[in-house]
Amino acid sequence: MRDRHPALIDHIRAAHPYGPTQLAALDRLQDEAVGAPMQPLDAAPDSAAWAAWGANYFGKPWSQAPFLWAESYFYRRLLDAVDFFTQGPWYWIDLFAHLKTAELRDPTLEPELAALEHILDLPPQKRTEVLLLASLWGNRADLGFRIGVEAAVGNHQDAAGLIADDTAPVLSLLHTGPQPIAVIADNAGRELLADLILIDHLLDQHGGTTIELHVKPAPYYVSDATTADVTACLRRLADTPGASAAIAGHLRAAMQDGRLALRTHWFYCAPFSFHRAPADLTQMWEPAALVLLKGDLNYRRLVGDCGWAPTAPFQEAAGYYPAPVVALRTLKSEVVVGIDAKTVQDLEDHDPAWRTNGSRGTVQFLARRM
Ligand SMILES: O=P(O)(O)OC[C@@]1(O)O[C@H](CO)[C@@H](O)[C@@H]1O
Repeated sequence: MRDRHPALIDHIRAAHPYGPTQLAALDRLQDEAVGAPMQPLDAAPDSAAWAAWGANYFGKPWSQAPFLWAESYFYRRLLDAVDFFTQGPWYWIDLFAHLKTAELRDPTLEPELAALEHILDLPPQKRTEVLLLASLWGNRADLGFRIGVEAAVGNHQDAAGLIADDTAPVLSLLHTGPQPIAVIADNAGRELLADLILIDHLLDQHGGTTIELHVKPAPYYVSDATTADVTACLRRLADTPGASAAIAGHLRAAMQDGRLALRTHWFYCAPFSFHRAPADLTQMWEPAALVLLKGDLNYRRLVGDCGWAPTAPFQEAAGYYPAPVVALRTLKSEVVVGIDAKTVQDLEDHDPAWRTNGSRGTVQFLARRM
């Protein structure tokens, strides 16, 4: 937070032609980010909620609030500073849109999308595995994580990088037949493209499958996916002729006939773990035969952003979750569970930053509670 948040404010200032009001608000937030006491939200529809959530933290340094709480509040304050929710010229202008767009315009994407033809040649079960892992490693493409830090992302996109691997039970569940699935998205851009390609395959594999894709209700953690980002990704897929464009067409058709539906909920931008999810959100998760939970932040929310021993069982940390769940995550923050003791020791010996450098991944699965 000390390094990343000031760097992000500088970046946002430079990227947009804001006027004196927004610049002054960004300056105030910058002062807070480097040590001034945390201030409450200005008048906004959700300021009463934040006033209650933050009663113990306002007036104190940001470092005294829990990390998840403080990060979430920082992104809410950024939206406030740039008048995102204020009627006027900056209303609902995504301050991170240029970063997400740049990722979709990256010329290296074109050959990757063109190579999709080869994936379609794989037998269906192998294709599920390849696309599931592509969706996992897509989580490395995280813009918030890169801003302000040098992520030592090594070349671990292989079996050695996967330090907990429940792929087998997930694949057998996915191959049982048509079922309702939920995907709780993380980042836009490359990661969301990989998620959409997986979604297309799952819909195609068993007619009758339905998928709900959950996105953030507003810009968050720089690159988190919103509805606008799903639209942008569908356009990007459609721009590359062949398999990629065909996938875009299938997904649009699935949205039109209701097999694929977008969902969102205010709680996805709230500063809490999923233990506190409100009933109308848990009711969206419960019918799913499998929830694919993407990314580092959703993982922190699933297990609780706290000091678990890395060897603590995944079941102990996530057993409360109301549906079968697979967490597909690359490690960018300290919280992790379900890693065997020998692997932890090896990682500590050979790569002490393994929990935060984004180079390791986990596929962790929990079946439905009995
Ligand atoms: O949820 P994502 O996009 O995978 O990662 C988000 C995230 O890793 O960015 C920061 C980097 O440490 C963390 O605070 C946060 O968990």
